[in-house]
Amino acid sequence: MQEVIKVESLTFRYSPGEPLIENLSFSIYEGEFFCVVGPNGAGKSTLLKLLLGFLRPKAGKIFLFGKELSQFKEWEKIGYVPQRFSVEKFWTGTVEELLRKVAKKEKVGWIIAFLHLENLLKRQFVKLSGGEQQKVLLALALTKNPSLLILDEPMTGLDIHAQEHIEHVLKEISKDRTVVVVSHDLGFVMRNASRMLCLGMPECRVVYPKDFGQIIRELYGLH
Ligand SMILES: Nc1ncnc2c1ncn2[C@@H]1O[C@H](COP(=O)(O)OP(=O)(O)OP(=O)(O)O)[C@@H](O)[C@H]1O
Repeated sequence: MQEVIKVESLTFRYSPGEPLIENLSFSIYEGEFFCVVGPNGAGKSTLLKLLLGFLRPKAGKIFLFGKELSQFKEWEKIGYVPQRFSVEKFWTGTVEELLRKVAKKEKVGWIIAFLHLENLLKRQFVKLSGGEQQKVLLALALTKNPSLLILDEPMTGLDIHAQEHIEHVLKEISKDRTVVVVSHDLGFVMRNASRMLCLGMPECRVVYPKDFGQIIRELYGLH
C-alpha cells in the first residue's frame, strides 16, 4: 500500500522551550480515513500546517506521496479545508465567482450537485452561514479532484443536519481518496476512522478502531 504521508521523528516548537510536537513518527496509507484527535492546544492544526509546508519542522522529515516535502511539487493532488474562521475575512465575491477562480465551469458541475450548492451560487461567500461556508470550502478543495483531502475540524459550528450531510459527503469522498480529518467530534471519529492519531498524550499514538474507546477515555481523562 502506498504511503501517502510519512512523518519521521518530527519535532516542532513555536518558541524556545518545550516542543509542541516531539519525535513524532507515523504513516498514512492510500485509501485511509485517518483522524487526528486530542485536547485543545495539543498541536492538531499545527501538525496539518507542517504536513502542508506552511510551517517548517525543527527536526525530522515529512514525505508526501513518497517525496520529501521540500521536493514535493504536485500540490494539485492535495485538497485542504482549513478551519472556517481563519479564512472567511479574506474572501470576497459570490460562491460562483470563487469556484470559477479556482476551476473551469465544466469541472465543478459534479461538485455543485454533490454538495447541493445550486442555491448558494449567487450569494456572497462572507454572508453565508457557517455550515454553508463549510460546504463551499469543501467544494473549493475538491475542484482539483485531489487524491488526498485534509480537513481541519470540518464539523465546527454546523447544525445536526449540516453535520450529517458533511459526514455523508466525506464518506462518499473517501471511497476513492485518502482523507485526513482533525476532529473533536469523537462520535464522527469512531464511526469513520480507519485509524486515529492521538496528540497530547505523553506518547502520541496511532490507534486502531478496537482501541478507540479506551484511548479516548485515557486521552481526555474520562472514566
Ligand atoms: N502562530 C503561533 N505562534 C505561537 N503559538 C502558536 C501559534 N499557533 C498556535 N500556537 C500554540 O500552539 C499550541 C497548539 O495549537 P494548535 O492550534 O495546533 O492546537 P489544536 O490541537 O489544533 O487546538 P484546538 O483543538 O484548540 O484547535 C497552542 O498552545 C497554541 O496557542
